[in-house]
Amino acid sequence: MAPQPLTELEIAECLSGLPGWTVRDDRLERGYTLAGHLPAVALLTHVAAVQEELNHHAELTVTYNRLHIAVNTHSVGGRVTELDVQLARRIEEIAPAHGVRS
Ligand SMILES: C[C@H](O)[C@H](O)[C@H]1CNC2=NC(N)=NC(=O)C2=N1
Repeated sequence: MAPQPLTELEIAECLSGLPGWTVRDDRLERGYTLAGHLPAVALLTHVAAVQEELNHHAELTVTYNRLHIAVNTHSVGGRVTELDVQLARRIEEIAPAHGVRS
């Protein structure tokens, strides 16, 4: 079944379990600071692998030691859905092993 856009209330509930993540302009977002550029790229590569597994893809931007992630669901016209939340939760699981600083 096609994912449905989450309501404001559903988004607020999801965000309460995802510290550091926000929703801005219909995008679920978070930035991570790492120990340097290569650790930031390593986290990006790990996120990319998770995205392939889930078949759901965020915009990933590396700026020196920062990785910024922004995601929504293209197939529903760029709204936040459960698929975005699922991806964010998976990223939260893998990020600590990369030594994220914030
Ligand atoms: C054909 C393929 O399944 C789709 O294009 C997938 C790929 N990754 C995706 N990623 C995101 N963020 N939204 C989508 O709707 C989406 N759709």
